[in-house]
Amino acid sequence: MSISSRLSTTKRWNPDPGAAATSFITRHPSSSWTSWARKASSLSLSLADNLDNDEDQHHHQEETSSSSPSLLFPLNDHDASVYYSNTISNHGESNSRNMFIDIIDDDELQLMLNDDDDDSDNYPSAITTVVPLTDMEERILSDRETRLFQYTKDKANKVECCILVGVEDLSSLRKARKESSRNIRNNNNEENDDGDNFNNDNIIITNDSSTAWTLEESMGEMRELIKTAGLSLQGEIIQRLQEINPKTYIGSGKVKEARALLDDINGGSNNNLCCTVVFDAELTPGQQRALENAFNRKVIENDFAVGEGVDDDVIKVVDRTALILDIFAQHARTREGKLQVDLALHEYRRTRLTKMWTHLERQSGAGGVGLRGPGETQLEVDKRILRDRINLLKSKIDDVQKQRGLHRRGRERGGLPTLSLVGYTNAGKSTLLNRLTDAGILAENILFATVDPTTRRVKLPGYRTHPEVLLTDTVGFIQKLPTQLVAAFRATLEEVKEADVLVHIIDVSNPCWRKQEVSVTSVLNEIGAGDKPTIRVFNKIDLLDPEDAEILKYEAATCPDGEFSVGISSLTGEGLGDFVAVCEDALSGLLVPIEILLPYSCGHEVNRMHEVGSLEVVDYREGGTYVYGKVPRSLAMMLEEYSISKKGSVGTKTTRGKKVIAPEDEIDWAALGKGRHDKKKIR
Ligand SMILES: Nc1nc2c(ncn2[C@@H]2O[C@H](COP(=O)(O)OP(=O)(O)OP(=O)(O)O)[C@@H](O)[C@H]2O)c(=O)[nH]1
Ligand SMILES: [Mg+2]
Repeated sequence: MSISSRLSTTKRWNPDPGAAATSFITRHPSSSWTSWARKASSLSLSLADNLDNDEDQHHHQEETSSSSPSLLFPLNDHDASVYYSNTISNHGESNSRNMFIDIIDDDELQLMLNDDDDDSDNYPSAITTVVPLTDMEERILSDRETRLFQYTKDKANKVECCILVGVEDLSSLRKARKESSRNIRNNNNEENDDGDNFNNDNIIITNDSSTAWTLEESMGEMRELIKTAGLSLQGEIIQRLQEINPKTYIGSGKVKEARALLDDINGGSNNNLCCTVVFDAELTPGQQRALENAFNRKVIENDFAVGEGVDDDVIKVVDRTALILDIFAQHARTREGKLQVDLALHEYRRTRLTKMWTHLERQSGAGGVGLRGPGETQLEVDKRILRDRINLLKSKIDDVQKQRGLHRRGRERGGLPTLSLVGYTNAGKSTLLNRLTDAGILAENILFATVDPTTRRVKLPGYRTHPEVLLTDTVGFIQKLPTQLVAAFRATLEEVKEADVLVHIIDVSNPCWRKQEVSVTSVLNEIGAGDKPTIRVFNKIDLLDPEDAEILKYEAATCPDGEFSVGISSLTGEGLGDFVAVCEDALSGLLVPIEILLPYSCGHEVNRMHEVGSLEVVDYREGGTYVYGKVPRSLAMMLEEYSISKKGSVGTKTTRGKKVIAPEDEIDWAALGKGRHDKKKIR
């Protein structure tokens, strides 16, 4: 089948039939990206020629055809998509056709043609026009990409310099303090009502763990983020405001001060200009734009001051979300990780698109009677392309998620319980997994070193009930985690949701650890994993004053019944024995009920059940040994063939960490103990 015959011809209105559609190419962090992009672009151009020739054979001579180069979007290091738009004008009627190209690797480009009949669900619908872009506009777009990804290495090893701006919003701080003291009062009242005041430490904990971060704490974290992103911090500006300025976030005086600081820094250096202003805040697109206009001391109609000779010293504004997305983009290693980061990136861009195209926005209604009216503006086209891209990314992530689901079910069938390491970024999750296994995961003193989840089978010494478990290391959390990331990392966070027990690693050497703990707990609640059995692991106790370390270990050891906590050092190995014991306590809640009749030849299995389970009835009967009690899921699965309770009770899914037995499988344990159990269930 020829390409043109497979190519769909959509009957969309093209507002300007004579105009040749053009393209832009986005930049990508990978150095080989540009060559891929060129290749894809030239391929689509030559394809366009072929299509035109092909098309000529099918259409009348009067028909004019104008084909466009492609519109290219990077998907990740390996994939890209190319939108190709071809406009054919036939006696005033115009059609446009599109195709979609996946770059498989350096040499191979795979064409996916947008075919309405076949694959319309998988591939984006046709785009009709792409407004011709000038060189300058191409640079505007590339610059936007540059802002989201970190390209400093590409730019002749130049280090991107920045200043940091932080604001303390006094009114919300007051509100948070009020809220926190109200909670403390309520807690105290409750404790007094109970007459149980045994845990005075708790009062201190509540007091300390007010969720409001002070400006200095938040700025400290931003400094770490800036360092991790590869930026060089040259100066800082802070402002305490009664109310945030809705237009520029900071006051106009501070905008001038920031610009003066940049001038000062740049005056003394002629090498690396400092042109990035990082805000410790989530800025609205409007604020970002207004700030850029103000910093560049002119109205930048096109969102960016890009023009001849000035693009190098244009001042960019980067908010906290963009900075975190940038770090994620740099650290994602797996296909899944990259897809998820890309999705978050696109979602971030979507809200910023509105202002991006205002200069190009045009309504094409000059077609005479009947044809007048709004055509598709560039903004609309661009929004649609982005929406299509987001849908595509989501569907790719869904595929990965399905695969992940299959793996998980495979693991479930293996019967091993899963422990998921969760915690604030840089708490020591990967270090602990590396310590317990030889996972070889990057564990570094940087934020978000791990973006992709890793699961390892771990044999923990001294385990009685569950000698083997699965341990999963995953992405760390941070306060005010960008919502785009939570949504995009659904597949990864699913691992956390599906775990049997959460191991919450807390870096107690960080002065803000209690606030970090609150932040993690709130993300866990947000993703629906808040009520899972959780082990609090006070990590890095080797960095504490020995006395403080002892107090903390005591606090861990005396935690209320049903709660689990322990103090360790993943680096030195201190406390790992206690860690294993606490895991055992938490996992004993995962024993599954079993009711079996074992042949007398299986004496070894009975001993094993005594060893690792909790057995209520062991009765030597005519047909064999009748055992009734609870054992680890892996053992229950091994003995499933001897089960005399209804099939399927083993490995039943857990809810809130407890085994749930379907109503028809419910067993009256007390009755059975007295020999009055429903006889029908016992073969
Ligand atoms: N002194 C000390 N350092 C530790 C300990 N545990 C981890 N670290 C250090 O803390 C830093 C971060 O450790 P990681 O294991 O990468 O932390 P993580 O929680 O996996 O971090 P992300 O992947 O960024 O979420 C590394 O430099 C570790 O060497 C500990 O018990 N004591
Ligand atoms: Mg890690």
